[in-house]
Amino acid sequence: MKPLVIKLGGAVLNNSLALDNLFAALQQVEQPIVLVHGGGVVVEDVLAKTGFVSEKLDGLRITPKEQIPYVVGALAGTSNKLLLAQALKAGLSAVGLCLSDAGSCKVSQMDARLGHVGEASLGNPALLNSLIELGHVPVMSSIGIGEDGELYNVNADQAALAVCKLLQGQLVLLSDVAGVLDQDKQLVAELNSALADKLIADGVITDGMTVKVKAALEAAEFLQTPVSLASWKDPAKLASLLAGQTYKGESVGTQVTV
Ligand SMILES: Nc1ncnc2c1ncn2[C@@H]1O[C@H](COP(=O)(O)OP(=O)(O)O)[C@@H](O)[C@H]1O
Ligand SMILES: CC(=O)N[C@@H](CCC(=O)OP(=O)(O)O)C(=O)O
Repeated sequence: MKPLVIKLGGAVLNNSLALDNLFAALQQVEQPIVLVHGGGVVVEDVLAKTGFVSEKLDGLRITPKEQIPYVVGALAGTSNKLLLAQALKAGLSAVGLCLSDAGSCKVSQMDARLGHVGEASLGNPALLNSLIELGHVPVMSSIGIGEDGELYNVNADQAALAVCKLLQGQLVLLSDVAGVLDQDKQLVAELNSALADKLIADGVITDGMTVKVKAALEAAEFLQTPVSLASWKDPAKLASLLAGQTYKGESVGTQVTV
C-alpha cells in the first residue's frame, strides 16, 4: 500500500486541539503514514525572541549561518518533539527524525543568497521503509545535513516533496488555509500547471503558497497522481480527506494535477 505523506505546516503546531483532531483522524487511516512538518511560526517566535530580524526571499527564509542553531532548535527540536508527543499520546508508534537520518534525503545548499537554506533530493529509502514495515510512523522535520557536514533549513513543502518522491507515496499538504484561493478569495477546487502559472503571474498566488503550489505540481507530475492542498482546521473535512473521501459530495481543498 502506498504511504500517505502528510505535510503539516502553519499555526497547527501552536494548536493542541487541532493536533488532537488531526491525530484522531490519522488513527482511522489504513495506509502507512509519514509526517513531514514545518514550524515556520515556531522559527519566527524563536528568532524574534533572540533579537534576529528574519526575512524571506520568494517564500523561503533567508537563513544566515549564525541563525542555524535557533532554526534547528525550533524545527528539529521543539516542533518535532511537540508533534511526536501528540502522536505518541494518540497511540501512534511515532519516531522523530530529520531529513538526513540514515541518508533518507540528500541535502545541499540551494543558493548562496539564502545562506543555509537547503535543497532536498532523493537519498536512501531503506530506513523509512523499514520503519513503515514495522508499523512505526516517521515524523520528520525539514532540517537536513549536507555532504559538507553543515546543517540546512529546508522549506517543509519542498522537504515533503522529496520524501514523497523517495517513497513513491501520495501527498497531502495541510496548512492554515482551505487551499488555493482565487482573486475573489474563493477556493480553487482543481489546479493544473496552466492555471497555477496564470495565478502566480497575476499575483494571486504569492509567497509561501507559490512554493507550496510548485512543490505540489512537481509531486503530481512525478507521482502521476493528484496532490491535495487543504486545511487542518475543520475536523470533519480533514477526516474525509484523509480517508480519501469527499465531504458532502465535494472534494476537500484544492486538488493539484499536472
Ligand atoms: N492564492 C492564495 N491562496 C491561499 N493562500 C495564499 C495565496 N497566496 C498567498 N497565500 C498565503 O500563503 C499562505 C500559505 O503558505 P505558507 O504560509 O507557506 O503555509 P505553510 O506555513 O502551511 O507551509 C497562506 O496563509 C496565505 O497567507
Ligand atoms: C527555507 C525555509 O523557508 N524554511 C522554513 C522551514 C519551516 C517551514 O517550512 O514551516 P511551515 O511549513 O510551517 O511554513 C522556515 O524557516 O520557515
